[in-house]
Amino acid sequence: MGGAALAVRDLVAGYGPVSALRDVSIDVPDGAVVTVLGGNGAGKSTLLRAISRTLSFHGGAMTGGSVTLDGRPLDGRGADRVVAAGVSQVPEGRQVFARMTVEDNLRAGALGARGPRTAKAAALRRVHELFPVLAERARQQAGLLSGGEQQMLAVGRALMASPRLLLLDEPSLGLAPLMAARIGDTIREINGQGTSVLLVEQNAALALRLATHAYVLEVGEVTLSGPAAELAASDEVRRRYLGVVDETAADDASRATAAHPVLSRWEDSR
Ligand SMILES: Nc1ncnc2c1ncn2[C@@H]1O[C@H](COP(=O)(O)OP(=O)(O)OP(=O)(O)O)[C@@H](O)[C@H]1O
Repeated sequence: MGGAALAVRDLVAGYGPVSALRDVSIDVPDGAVVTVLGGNGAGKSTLLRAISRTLSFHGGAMTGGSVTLDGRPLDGRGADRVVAAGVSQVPEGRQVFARMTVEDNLRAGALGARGPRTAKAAALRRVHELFPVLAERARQQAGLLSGGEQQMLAVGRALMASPRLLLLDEPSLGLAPLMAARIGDTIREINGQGTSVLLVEQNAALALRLATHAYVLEVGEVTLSGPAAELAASDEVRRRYLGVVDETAADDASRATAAHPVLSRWEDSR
């Protein structure tokens, strides 16, 4: 199973009067892992919803620009046809079907997929190889799984459609560091098997380790982009997204607190 190349050009999207994305252009080359970083409300989920054609489920719409997969337009199709074209999304907050069994959740993921029954059986084998726990817990209700296991199930469910492009919305959200790292390893493995990946993350440290190319989205616009290693070394990204303190700024701040006792009292009270 090969990957696919995604091109987003001058995308404009929003929710009624709320503008969420302005002229956003992003490329995911065939076989690559590309990440989009950004804080709360930057527009990351909106971008993925515009690609997967699920914006209307959230009361939103794409009002400009284009989205193509291997040069063919995805905009104008229904969400089910985007899945059939080879694009699967793992939504934010996992959203597994809590009352259904693990097995049935996985089956649901294969519903929109093209291809023969044997392809679905092969997809299930692949998911069980990646996440053995999903085979062990096949008959259990999905809502009883731990947060990390539910994230595995959400990724596994998306893989059941044998996507050529996987869209991941903050897969590390709410997970302990060790579990987040495991999910990261799996993303690398999935990509190693040929699937292109667009990863939206607030956890910049994890995302920049996995991706070759990265974009920073701020209030609906791309403000920085480049090779992931370059962004990881950029002062702005380090300060804003990697929690690395700028030493000069830290010095200035400590001098300011020493000179203004009110500031240090305020700091202490926080
Ligand atoms: N269903 C919705 N209806 C109205 N406005 C929305 C809706 N979903 C998102 N928005 C708004 O669109 C903008 C972008 O939100 P989006 O969820 O895409 O950001 P995000 O980067 O994914 O943030 P987060 O990490 O918090 O999910 C924000 O101003 C948000 O309030």
